[in-house]
Amino acid sequence: MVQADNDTIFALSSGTLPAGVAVIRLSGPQAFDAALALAGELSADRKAGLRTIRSRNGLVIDQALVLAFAGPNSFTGEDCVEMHLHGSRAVVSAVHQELETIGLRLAEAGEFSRRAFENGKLDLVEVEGLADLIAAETEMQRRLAVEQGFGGQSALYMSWAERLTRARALIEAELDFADEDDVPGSVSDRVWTEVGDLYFEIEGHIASAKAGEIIRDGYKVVIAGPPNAGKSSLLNALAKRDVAIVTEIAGTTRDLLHVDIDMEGYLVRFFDTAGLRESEDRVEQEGVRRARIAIEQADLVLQLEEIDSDSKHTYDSVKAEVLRIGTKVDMHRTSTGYDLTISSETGDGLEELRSRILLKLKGTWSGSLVPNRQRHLQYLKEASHFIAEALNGQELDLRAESLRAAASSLGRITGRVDVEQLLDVIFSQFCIGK
Ligand SMILES: Nc1nc2c(ncn2[C@@H]2O[C@H](COP(=O)(O)OP(=O)(O)OP(=O)(O)O)[C@@H](O)[C@H]2O)c(=O)[nH]1
Ligand SMILES: [K+]
Ligand SMILES: [Mg+2]
Repeated sequence: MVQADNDTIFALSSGTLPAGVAVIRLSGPQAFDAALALAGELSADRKAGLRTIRSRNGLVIDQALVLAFAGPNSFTGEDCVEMHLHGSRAVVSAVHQELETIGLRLAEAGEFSRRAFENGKLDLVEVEGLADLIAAETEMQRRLAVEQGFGGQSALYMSWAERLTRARALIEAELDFADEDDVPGSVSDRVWTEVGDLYFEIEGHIASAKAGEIIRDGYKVVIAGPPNAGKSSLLNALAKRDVAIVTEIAGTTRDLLHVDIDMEGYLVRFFDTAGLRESEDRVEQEGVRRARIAIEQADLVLQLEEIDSDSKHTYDSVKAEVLRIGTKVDMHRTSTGYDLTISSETGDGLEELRSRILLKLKGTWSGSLVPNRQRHLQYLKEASHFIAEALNGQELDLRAESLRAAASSLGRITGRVDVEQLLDVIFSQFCIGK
């Protein structure tokens, strides 16, 4: 950061203007002085007071609720002030101008959270969780963000790092005091059993990463099939608006289109694709190429086909689950060979399709803690790798070193755990060597 960290910063912390209320937040050593200059006086710590906000020349800018939070008991850990003003552009811009004149500066993106992290108020996992909470659009995204943002996930990683460090301390004690009677050999066996248990816990956690991805980034449902199967019509029917162009001309869709739909709190992202066929048309070829990539990356493929059509299509290399759907059931008599038949024209079968998708979704996340970022996953895999190395190792000191590396990989997820510090705590509880 180019800016000095002890600057006092301010920012509009509430949403788009105009609005009923606009909240301007101040943080840093000059926060109270600046608020005093504008509001005349401050109420007691954390108590709201109605104040007239004035410019340097005494002109009234607005009336506001003003709250002061003395550090370290504030969001950033520094002295903070919130001014709840009327949410007009002119009011906010006048207050910004006053604050700049006093010597405060506009905060950079994420700077309040960064200060909270640097002052030990939030760890990295909590900062990310908070960002997800603010961005959450579906109920499940909100719940996942709460798990992550309010310390639950951090506590889990912290407890794992602690268990590893404790195991390492015991191993090292065995190394240091090999000749003494204080550390019996069976301690070592017990330690490795415990490390083995932890290994399976972490592996299980890693395996649940897909659930986190589905909640956070959405469940990817790709509508695929030959031209004119009715793919775009289905997308429009699900979205309840005309997102995609529909014509009777085969090869209408070329670009990959998507629509996000909130289904009972789950984000579902439906993709419409170009009809799969061999084509001389370069644009269509590109569309088909993109369709194939989308199919490969799908969580669920809806394989559409007009009932009784002779273009029976099979897809190679589909890793996702596939629902075979016969379309335009309004034009055909009932048929066999499909998981489901639908009509986007009459709406027949669409409710059934929705509930089939929901059924798959509801099993994905049990509400437990899951790694939901690539960053978490990377360090978790690293930790798991080092633990396996420790479990399979020969030399005791090398195995202890692998445990240290594993704990420090876990520590990097929260950015907080200092493994050596943990070791001090643990050793101080030992009576070996006294
Ligand atoms: N009767 C009837 N016609 C339908 C239905 N669904 C789609 N159609 C018609 O079928 C034709 C093709 O529909 P689209 O939705 O464009 O098909 P598509 O699979 O997206 O076609 P491409 O984008 O060309 O691959 C259009 O004329 C639609 O009106 C349906 O359920 N019933
Ligand atoms: K079409
Ligand atoms: Mg189409």
